[in-house]
Amino acid sequence: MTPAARTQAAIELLDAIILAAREGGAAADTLIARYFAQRRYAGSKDRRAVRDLVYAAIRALGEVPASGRAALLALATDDAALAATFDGSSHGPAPIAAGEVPAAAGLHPRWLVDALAASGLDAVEQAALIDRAPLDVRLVDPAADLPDAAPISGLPHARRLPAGADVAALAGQAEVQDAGSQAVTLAAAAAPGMTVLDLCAGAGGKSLALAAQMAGKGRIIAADIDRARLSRLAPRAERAGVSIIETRLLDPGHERAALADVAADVVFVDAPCSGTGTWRRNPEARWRLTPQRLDRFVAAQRNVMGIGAACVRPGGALVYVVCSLLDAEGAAQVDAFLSAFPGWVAEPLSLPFGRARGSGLRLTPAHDGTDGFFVARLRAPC
Ligand SMILES: C[S@@+](CC[C@H](N)C(=O)[O-])C[C@H]1O[C@@H](n2cnc3c(N)ncnc32)[C@H](O)[C@@H]1O
Repeated sequence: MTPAARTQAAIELLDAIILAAREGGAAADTLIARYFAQRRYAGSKDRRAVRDLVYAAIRALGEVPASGRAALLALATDDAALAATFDGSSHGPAPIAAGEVPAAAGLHPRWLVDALAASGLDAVEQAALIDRAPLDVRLVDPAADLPDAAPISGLPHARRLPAGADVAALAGQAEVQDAGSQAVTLAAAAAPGMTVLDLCAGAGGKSLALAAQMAGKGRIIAADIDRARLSRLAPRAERAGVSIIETRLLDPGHERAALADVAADVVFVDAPCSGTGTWRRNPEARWRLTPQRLDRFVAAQRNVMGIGAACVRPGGALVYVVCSLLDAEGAAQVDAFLSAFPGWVAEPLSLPFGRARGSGLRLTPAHDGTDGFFVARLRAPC
């Protein structure tokens, strides 16, 4: 591909990503993979160059741009070589017209800049939310020797790999999992012999980490309403040699009945959330979020906390986790729970990462070098 054709490809991809952000379509990574699946002529260098352009534009623009062209024009404002690719060649974009308006540069959508600031995140913290994320894995065997892997303090199973490392080659040995994600599971203090309910188990990343804490002894009930995600858990568990996890598919609205037999020592609630703490991995997600979507997440979190609380044995614990840094989904959500559930108390947490926020802890990319998380541990009355 010529440099101009790469620019045109980035424009087309950004148009698709903008549309998906507005209409709740597929994630940018998926759209990029689909685009190149239909353009086999593009070599690996072309793909990397186009992808880099697309993500540079997404990171540079806070508000959803009017078009892919306006997004690339914004990058071209400070990049003469990129501006020169608007050359009108057969596979390239039309020349830049006099008075053509580029998209405005910015960190995040204005309402989110304000909401994050109100949640105690200054400009440095907010900028780090869209840095490039490191590649972390959780080892099945913490004594395993992975070449070029750096240990992560406080997390014996965690390693940080060089960018671009071939993780597929590590199947059965290691699972891709951010260090923050590994750290928050420690809040469960799961121990051998316990019964643990992983209520929002998804594909089971946290269930596997909990099983490692339990040294493969006890019982983990991994439940979720999403059949496709939950179905990925069993093969992962088998690859990792874990046999204490049973899955339970829940029917939305009827979760309590399906879990009526559960009186767990710990209920782990990795709740659905806006994902503001994982924007490093999918920065276009900040274009998707709206105040209405945030409200829906807050309501869903309240719902799963109530379902989870009913499954905790007297004196047991509920661990609440979100990969978001907005107080509405974290500290304020826990305050609301403690007001609504008399007798429950928040317990102090000591994790390898994080700082106190409300009744819990918060991990941030700027402070901890991890994805952003809020975690709280709540003790049920006896
Ligand atoms: C943040 S994800 C969980 C990720 C997962 N724990 C992991 O480590 O990969 C949130 C999950 O909550 C699930 N969920 C949403 N509402 C639920 C409900 N009412 N009951 C159970 N799971 C629910 C979603 O399907 C989604 O898989």
